[in-house]
Amino acid sequence: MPFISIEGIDGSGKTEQVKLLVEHLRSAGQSVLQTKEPDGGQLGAEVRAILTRPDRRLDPVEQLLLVSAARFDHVQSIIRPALANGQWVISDRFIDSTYAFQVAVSDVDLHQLFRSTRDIVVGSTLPDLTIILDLPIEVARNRRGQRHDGVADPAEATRDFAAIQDALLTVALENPRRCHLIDADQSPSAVARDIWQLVEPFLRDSPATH
Ligand SMILES: Nc1ncnc2c1ncn2[C@@H]1O[C@H](COP(=O)(O)OP(=O)(O)O)[C@@H](O)[C@H]1O
Ligand SMILES: Cc1cn([C@H]2C[C@H](O)[C@@H](COP(=O)(O)OP(=O)(O)O)O2)c(=O)[nH]c1=O
Repeated sequence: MPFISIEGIDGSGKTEQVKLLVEHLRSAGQSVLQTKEPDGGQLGAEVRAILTRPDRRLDPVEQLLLVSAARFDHVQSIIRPALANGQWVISDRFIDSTYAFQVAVSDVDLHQLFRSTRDIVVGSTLPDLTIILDLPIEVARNRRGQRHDGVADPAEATRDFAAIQDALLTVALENPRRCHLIDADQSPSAVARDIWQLVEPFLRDSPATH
C-alpha cells in the first residue's frame, strides 16, 4: 500500500494537512495508519524529549544517530507491519527531516553517515510520495506563535529555518519522482486540494476496504 510522508519547517501546516489527508482517504474507504517522527515509535518518544530540551544542545552527529535509532524502531514496529497489513501509511516527517535538520546544517560532512544509516534503517521502505510544504519562514514563524495544540518544542527558537527550508528544496530538486513541493501559503482547504491531486492517482491501485 502507499507510504506517504509530509515534510516542511515547523509551523508549515503538516499536522493540519496530515489530519485532512487521513480524513479524506478514510472517507474514500481506505484503511490508514497515521504516524509521525521523531516520536512515531516507543523509542522515538524518548528521543523527541531529548531533541527538544532547551537546556542541552546536541551535536548534529548525536542528533542523527538518535533519530536514526528511533526511525529503525518506527519502521520495524509500526510502518512495515501496517504496509504488510494493507494499510496506507501517512507520516508527519520522515527521512528528509534528518537530511534537513541534521545533515544540511552540520559543519562536519555527514552525507556518508546519513546514506549508510538510511540504507540500514529504511532500506527499501522509502515513501512512495513525499509532500514538502513550502512556506516563507516568517509566515511559518507567525503560525508557530498562534499554535496552541501539540507538544511544545522549546528548541524551535534555536533552529536555522532558512537553511532547513533550503535543504528541503534541495531534496525536492534531487528526488523529482518522489518529492513534490506544495505552496503552503494558501488556505488549509486549498493546500489539501493540491495534495489530493498528488495522492489521488495512488487510489487506482488501492481498492476500498469498507
Ligand atoms: N493553511 C493554513 N493557513 C493558516 N493557518 C494554518 C494553515 N495550516 C495550519 N495553520 C495553523 O498554523 C499553525 C501551525 O500549523 P501545524 O499544522 O501545527 O504545523 P506543523 O505541524 O507543520 O508545525 C496551527 O495553529 C494551524 O492551525
Ligand atoms: C524526524 C526528525 C525531526 N526533527 C525535529 C524537527 C522538529 O523541530 C522536532 C519535532 O518535530 P515535530 O514534532 O514534527 O515539530 P513540529 O510539529 O513543530 O513541526 O524534531 C529532527 O531534527 N530530525 C528528524 O529526523
